[in-house]
Amino acid sequence: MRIDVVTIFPEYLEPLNVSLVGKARARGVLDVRLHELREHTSDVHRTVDDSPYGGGPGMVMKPEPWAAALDRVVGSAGPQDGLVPTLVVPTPSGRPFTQQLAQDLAERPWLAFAPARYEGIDRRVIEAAAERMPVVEVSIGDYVLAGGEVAVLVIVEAVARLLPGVLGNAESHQDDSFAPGRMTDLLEGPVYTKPAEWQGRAVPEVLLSGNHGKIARWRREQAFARTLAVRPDLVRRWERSAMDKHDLRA
Ligand SMILES: Nc1cc(-c2cccs2)n[nH]1
Repeated sequence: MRIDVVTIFPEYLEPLNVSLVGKARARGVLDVRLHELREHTSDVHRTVDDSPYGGGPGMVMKPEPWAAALDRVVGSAGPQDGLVPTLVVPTPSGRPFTQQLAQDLAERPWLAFAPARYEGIDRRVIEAAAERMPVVEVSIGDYVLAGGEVAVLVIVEAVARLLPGVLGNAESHQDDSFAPGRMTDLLEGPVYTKPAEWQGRAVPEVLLSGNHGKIARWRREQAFARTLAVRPDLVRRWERSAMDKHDLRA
């Protein structure tokens, strides 16, 4: 997968050089390219934003630099990249970023990210881009960041770990919470490792029993209890899908 990021804060994306994504880049599984938006300005002050038409607080990102930057990205398509990237635009007003959306993005050969400062990018940039490539506006949660770079880190990590060869077998994502197709879309329950007793707290006996049937049942019960406590909405969704699956609706 190729990933391009256009940003005025390339240093914000340094984390893409370390750990899981860093290793995937070193192994050639991911090809990540950063583009400094200000290199696509044409004034001496390298201006990227201006005050909003219609008034209001803050600044809006000007269309010309973005259009030039995206032209450069699309124009640099290599034979293995696919014709155009999918443009991912982090924004509080986007569609919720979910494991399903991460899965969907992980199946695409080329993603380009357009993190903006909070007040956003001139709408005409998104409209023009949508005439030549798929555009997905994505929210990583109902809260407001100062800029989209942090959202890019979240999305890239969630997508990269789904790519073949990125996670070792030991860290499979098959049993993730929210992994589509997972037997139950429930949250993970508690996990334990050595020592068997720590500060007077013992590991649940069942996990030391070696009885895999009992362990699996205990883990399902724990996942269900945790989901009921923390995310009852997911339990209702799980019940609905179970009813549908077994055609149990009255
Ligand atoms: N979910 C979410 C995205 C954002 C921003 C994206 C770009 C600027 S602020 N805030 N919250």
